[in-house]
Amino acid sequence: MLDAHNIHKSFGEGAILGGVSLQVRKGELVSIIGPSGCGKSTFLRCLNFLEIPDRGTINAMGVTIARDGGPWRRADEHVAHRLRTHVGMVFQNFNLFPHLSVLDNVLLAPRVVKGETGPTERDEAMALLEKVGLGRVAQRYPVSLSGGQQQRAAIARALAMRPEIMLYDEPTSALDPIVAEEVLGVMRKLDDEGMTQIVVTHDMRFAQVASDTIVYMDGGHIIESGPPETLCVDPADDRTRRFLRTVL
Ligand SMILES: Nc1ncnc2c1ncn2[C@@H]1O[C@H](COP(=O)(O)OP(=O)(O)OP(=O)(O)O)[C@@H](O)[C@H]1O
Repeated sequence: MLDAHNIHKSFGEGAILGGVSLQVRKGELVSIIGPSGCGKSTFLRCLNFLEIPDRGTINAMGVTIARDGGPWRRADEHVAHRLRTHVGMVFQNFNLFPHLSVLDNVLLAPRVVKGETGPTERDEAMALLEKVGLGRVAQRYPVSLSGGQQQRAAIARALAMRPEIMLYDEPTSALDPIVAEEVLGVMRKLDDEGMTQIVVTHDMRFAQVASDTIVYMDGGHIIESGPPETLCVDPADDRTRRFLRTVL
C-alpha cells in the first residue's frame, strides 16, 4: 500500500531524517511516536511530499517517486500531485477555512476537483459529516465549534477526496482529553472500515490501544517498530526514559 524506503531529509546543515524506511499494509493503523524534535512530523510530511525528501523512494498506490539528491522538478511535482490525490492529511490545528460553513469546507475538495457541485456532492458531504457526528452543525462556521468538532470536520473534509490513506499530524495535541476522545473515536471507526491510517501522536494510550503497529523514532531514525504488545521499552536506555517522561 505504502512503501517508504531510506528517506533522508535535511534542513540546511541539519540532518533530520537519516534513512527512514516504513512499509504500511492496506487497512493498517500505524502510530509514530518519539521524543519532540526527532523527525516524526517531517517524515509524515515527506510521505505526501509536503516536504520533499532529499533522498529515498516512496511508493504509494502504485505511484513511485525516487529522489537522489537532485533538484525537485515540475515533472516530480506532477507525480507528487497524483500521489496526493490518494492521501488525506489532517493537521494539529485543523486548518479549516473560517469564512466557509462546515458543509462548504467539506464541499471544497469536490468543488476543486469537479469545478462545481450539485445535490449528489452535497448528499455525500452530508453523509461524511453524519459519519463524524457533525450532521447537525453542517451550516455553522468553524469558529462556533469546539476544537474536537473542528478536527472531526477536518477529517470529513479530507475524506471528501476519497483517499486511500489518511495521515494525521498530532490530531489531538490541541485538544483536551475528553474532546480528543471524540476524534480518536472517528479514527477507530475508520479503522474498522478498513482505512489505512498513519498517525503522529504523543498519545501513548491511543497508540497502544488502537494501533496495529507502533513506530518509535528518535534522532531521525526508527529505533523500533512492531505491534504494541511487542514494543520493547528498555528502561536502561536514557533516551527511552526521557521520552516516556514526556508522555506518561
Ligand atoms: N521547515 C523546517 N525548516 C527548518 N527546520 C525544520 C523545519 N521543519 C522541522 N524542522 C526541524 O526539524 C526537527 C524535527 O522536527 P519535527 O517537527 O519533524 O519533529 P517531531 O518529532 O514531529 O517533533 P514534535 O513532537 O515536537 O512535533 C526540529 O528540530 C525542527 O525544528
